[in-house]
Amino acid sequence: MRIAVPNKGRLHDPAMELLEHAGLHAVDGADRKLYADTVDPDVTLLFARAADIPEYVSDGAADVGITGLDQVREADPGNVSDLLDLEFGQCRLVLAAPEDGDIESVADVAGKTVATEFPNVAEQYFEDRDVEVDVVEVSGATELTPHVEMADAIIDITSTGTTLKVNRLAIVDEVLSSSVRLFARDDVADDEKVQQVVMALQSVLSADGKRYLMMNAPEDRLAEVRDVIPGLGGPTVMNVESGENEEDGMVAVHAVVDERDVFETINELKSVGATGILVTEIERLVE
Ligand SMILES: Nc1ncnc2c1ncn2[C@@H]1O[C@H](COP(=O)(O)OP(=O)(O)OP(=O)(O)O)[C@@H](O)[C@H]1O
Ligand SMILES: O=P(O)(O)OC[C@H]1O[C@H](OP(=O)(O)OP(=O)(O)O)[C@H](O)[C@@H]1O
Ligand SMILES: [Mg+2]
Repeated sequence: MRIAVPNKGRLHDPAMELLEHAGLHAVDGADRKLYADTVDPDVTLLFARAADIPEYVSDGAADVGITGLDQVREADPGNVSDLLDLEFGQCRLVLAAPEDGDIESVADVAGKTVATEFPNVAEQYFEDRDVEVDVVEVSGATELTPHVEMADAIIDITSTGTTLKVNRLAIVDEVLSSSVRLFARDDVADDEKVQQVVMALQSVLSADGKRYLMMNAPEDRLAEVRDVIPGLGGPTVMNVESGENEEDGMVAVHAVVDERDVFETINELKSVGATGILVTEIERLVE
């Protein structure tokens, strides 16, 4: 199975990191190459531009792809579907116009020119709202076009809003809320290998923001320990077969907790007699 991954840009590193955490390390130096093998002999990576990935998956050059929803919508290949929100690359496609101009709503754009790197998404957006607009495709620096009288408004990506602000543009409307997705060609979406990859990536996302707690706790205070731990189906309690713990009436307790609860949980655990509390990161959590 082949996974298409952004070859550069802001999506490359987080995509590779996610694949690595899911156990799909690239094995032969991913730099400047078109393909890379992974530690799984059945899975190879294909590196391509973020914008080309939907097409590669649609055409069969790859089976699944990792890229922004904005790119999938723009390419709109018809034979691919979303499998998983990978929870990075969050951004919005917005309609924006000069701050000091007279465009304040979508209707105000009627009869005007809109520049964008996403002409298909833009056409669809205006068609849905019955607004007649001249959409012009540009290949970058979209935010400059209203200043050089190439366009009256733009549809472009924003996340922090800095680029819009620097160019004195104001958001008129949100066109699409995007994040990076794992998507597949429909004819392979149910294949076992594809499903295994989905599960592996899902397990990394599930582990995000979670910590694993291990401790010794007095057996006669287990009820209190359980009350303190908010975790995922409750803690795992293990009797220590031999050694000091048994003599002390202590048991080993393991639990998954939210990172943001760790501080408070540790304090409470200490107050109910837990000792030797160990907090570790979790790489994957398969539920
Ligand atoms: N400022 C941003 N914040 C969050 N995500 C973004 C931002 N800009 C782009 N993205 C997401 O990343 C995707 C790829 O953008 P990126 O800038 O990495 O590539 P690109 O500029 O299209 O690449 P190339 O250099 O190959 O033309 C976008 O389609 C979008 O989903
Ligand atoms: O709201 P902001 O945080 O300012 O981000 C928005 C900017 O980020 C992207 O550009 P990028 O940095 O990828 O440069 P590019 O034009 O070279 O793709 C996008 O095209 C916007 O210009
Ligand atoms: Mg960019």
